[in-house]
Amino acid sequence: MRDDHSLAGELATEAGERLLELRARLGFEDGRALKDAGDRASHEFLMDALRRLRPDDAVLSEEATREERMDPRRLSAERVWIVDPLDGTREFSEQGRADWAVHVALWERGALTAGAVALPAWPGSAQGRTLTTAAPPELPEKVREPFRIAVSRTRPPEFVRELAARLGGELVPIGSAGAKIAAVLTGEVEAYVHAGGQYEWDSAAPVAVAVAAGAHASRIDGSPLTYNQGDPSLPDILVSLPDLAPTLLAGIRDLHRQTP
Ligand SMILES: Nc1ncnc2c1ncn2[C@@H]1O[C@H](COP(=O)(O)O)[C@@H](OP(=O)(O)O)[C@H]1O
Ligand SMILES: [Mg+2]
Repeated sequence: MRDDHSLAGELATEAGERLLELRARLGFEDGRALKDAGDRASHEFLMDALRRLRPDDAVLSEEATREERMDPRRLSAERVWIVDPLDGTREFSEQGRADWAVHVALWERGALTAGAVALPAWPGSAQGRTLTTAAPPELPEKVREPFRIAVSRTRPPEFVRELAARLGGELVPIGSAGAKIAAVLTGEVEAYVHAGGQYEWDSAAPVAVAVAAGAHASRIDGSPLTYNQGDPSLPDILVSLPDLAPTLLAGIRDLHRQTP
């Protein structure tokens, strides 16, 4: 039987390949139809595969129905796959954009233990790139100056602009939580800060890989990110190179002290 790290990587990669094919087949004329088809096809592929390959495990997927997501069996399960079949759905529907991802994570008895983020349209490669806990990426050794903070393209939190201005950082808008955390792990930016709303599936897989790589990942007040909760809302997050985390956490604390 495949180990969980490899399985996460293989499933995310294959879901991503299928999404690339779908994008090529449907084209970009009807963005809504492309987004809906992508969400649905990727969800069904991942659910079928997990049902077949890990029949005893529970699954929490963004694209499941509300009843499925609220199924209390998930809360007493020892193993729960937390998946976002298509993160950065908006960017997936925009021609030429590579900032969208497939997230597959495994939560076991209180902690994330495996995960993979597929970036199927990764620039310069025909088959994309998948970051996994099986072989976590090597983090840049030094924090670049000025440091860069990835933010949502469409919903950048107001305080992050102020945080960057105070600390002398730059903002880099990128779509998809998975693509932003991947950008931290591969050295395109040094941090990702978000607040104002998000769910467990948006961050579980990229956080699993980030932690395996040695990056910092927490809520913006420094408290731990906790997964497989009854309410899957996980509205804010900070992921950064480890050496930058104390500066960012102190900066956020100072800002919030002044503007509670
Ligand atoms: N304020 C908010 N409320 C709910 N979800 C949010 C949010 N801001 C971002 N997200 C979710 O986080 C993911 C990354 O967002 P962004 O690209 O803006 O950074 C997206 O996931 P999906 O694309 O899977 O819906 C998006 O829906
Ligand atoms: Mg998402």
